[in-house]
Amino acid sequence: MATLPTLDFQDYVAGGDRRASFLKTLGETAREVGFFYLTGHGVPLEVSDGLVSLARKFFALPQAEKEAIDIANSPHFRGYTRIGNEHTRGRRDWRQQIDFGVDRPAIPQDGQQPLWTRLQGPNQWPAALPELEPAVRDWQARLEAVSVQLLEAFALALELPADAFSAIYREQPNHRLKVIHYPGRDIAEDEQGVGAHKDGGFLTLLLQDRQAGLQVETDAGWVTAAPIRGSFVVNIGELLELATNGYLRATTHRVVAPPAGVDRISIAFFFAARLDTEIPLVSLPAHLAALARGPASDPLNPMFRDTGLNQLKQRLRSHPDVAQRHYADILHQFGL
Ligand SMILES: O=C(O)CCC(=O)C(=O)O
Ligand SMILES: [Fe+2]
Repeated sequence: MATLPTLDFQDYVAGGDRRASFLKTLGETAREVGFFYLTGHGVPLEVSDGLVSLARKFFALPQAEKEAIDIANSPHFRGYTRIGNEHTRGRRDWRQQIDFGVDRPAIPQDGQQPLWTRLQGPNQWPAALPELEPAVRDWQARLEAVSVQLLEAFALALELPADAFSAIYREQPNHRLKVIHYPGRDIAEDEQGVGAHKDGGFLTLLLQDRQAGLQVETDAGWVTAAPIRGSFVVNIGELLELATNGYLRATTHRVVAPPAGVDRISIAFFFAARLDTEIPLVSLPAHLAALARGPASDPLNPMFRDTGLNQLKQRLRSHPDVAQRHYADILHQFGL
């Protein structure tokens, strides 16, 4: 396979035969590859171009302005991570990024609350780029809506009711957004933009600027998911894989650093589960259940059924500085 399949969401919206054929391809693609391009998602090009251009402005700010919203300030893992300060499987990733989440008040802690409650809290917004906050909020709302519709489509593709997964997002959907900059290889010490990994949530919707770098592991080897203007790259996370007993596939992917003198922006929206639930197991119809491969979570990073604890563990592993500063009391519980 030289490239990933493309699905046009307008086929789903149209209903009838077009919807039926969309759902058939969606089911097959998600089972075989776990990755595809989505067009026709309804997010206008001006909106995505606007966000990419704000991202470029942010990363071009003086380092001190960026570090004013350092992620280490935030027990909720929100804010700026400088180049080389995030880790995948213990190795440095050569990228800088800002992490945003759902903006909710922090939950006061007296040691009685479940651990995941420490993840809830406000975002950090850069004072030097006030336009970023409304643009990010708008993006979060749009991508949340697309994600919910896509999950309904996944449920239908699995011959389940459209709301089969809704317990994990209804009323309080949860997501993370990473605005990412990969410097060229003249700055990066390594070709690891981000190391090989699977995403932990339900679905990831990725916007790329014009520079390639994302690679997807398939049966035929690593395939480059070059940017296609107007599309998102969608992939399945480990939660959806587990929820479907491995029928849907969470596929390993990585990013190679751009060549010297070139950089790359990507904006990854991770649609996750509510923090206060457990990973559900849906009952597939027998003919689909027969094709499910069983749970396939990463043996180096096993999942908890409790979705909040799972997300906390992933964040602690990725951000050792936040972990040391705000979670030193509980790191031993995660083997860290
Ligand atoms: O930047 C990209 O293209 C993908 C990033 C990614 O896979 C991730 O952050 O999980
Ligand atoms: Fe990823």
